[in-house]
Amino acid sequence: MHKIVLLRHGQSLWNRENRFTGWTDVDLTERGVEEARAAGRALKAQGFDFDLAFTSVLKRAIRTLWLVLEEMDRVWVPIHNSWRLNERHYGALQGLNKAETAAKYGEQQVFLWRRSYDMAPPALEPSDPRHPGNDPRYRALRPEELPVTESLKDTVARCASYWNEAIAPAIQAGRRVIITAHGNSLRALVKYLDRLSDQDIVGLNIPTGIPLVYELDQDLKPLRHYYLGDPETVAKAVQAVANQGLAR
Ligand SMILES: O=C(O)[C@@H](CO)OP(=O)(O)O
Repeated sequence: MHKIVLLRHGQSLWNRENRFTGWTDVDLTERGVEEARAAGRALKAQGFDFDLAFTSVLKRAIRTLWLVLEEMDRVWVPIHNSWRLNERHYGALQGLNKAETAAKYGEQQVFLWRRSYDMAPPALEPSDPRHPGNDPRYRALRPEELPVTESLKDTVARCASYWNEAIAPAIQAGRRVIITAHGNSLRALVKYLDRLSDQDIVGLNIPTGIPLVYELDQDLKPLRHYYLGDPETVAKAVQAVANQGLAR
């Protein structure tokens, strides 16, 4: 049996401001830093240990991983960074406040943009300064790999290919793995691992900073999963994520 840990980054500045974030590289808030440290302490207290870590190229997930490893006295654990674990690209919505967007376009439209499986938000214009082609960290990507918007389906495709090429072989070689990533890149992985239907993934929300443990069989088929946290606190945090798209 293999055990892996999925962890969404701690609260970011734009989580606090309730803005669509996507590939925008915002940092953690003080609360986010504390969430990450608490996750590290909880993992250590529960006897978890890691040989290898995977994360995105966005600092909220990277810093969360650093803080976890620091709390576990494991800063030497090798880290693989990949853009394929980045948050879903939120296109032209990036930067907009979710509640204001719901007030303007309707809660249903925002719900579809946030949670429908195959609908992508409006794309960034090629001339937009936020285009990933302007960002040095994506220099090695082929132009057709650079998203200007993504549906969750698009995110699943890149996360699943990274899982198959990089993460799954490491787990099968016996490495104990932690993945720190983002709300929607983790939803994408969960959909892929649990073979959730396009309908079932719509209702799934992942809270910040609470380790999600997956137990996998020899073929990496999930046996069970659970959050490392008090169930009531987890349920409230999940509901709070769902509610971010309400007009208020
Ligand atoms: O804004 C985003 O990039 C994501 C994660 O914070 O938000 P949502 O939960 O709305 O998909």
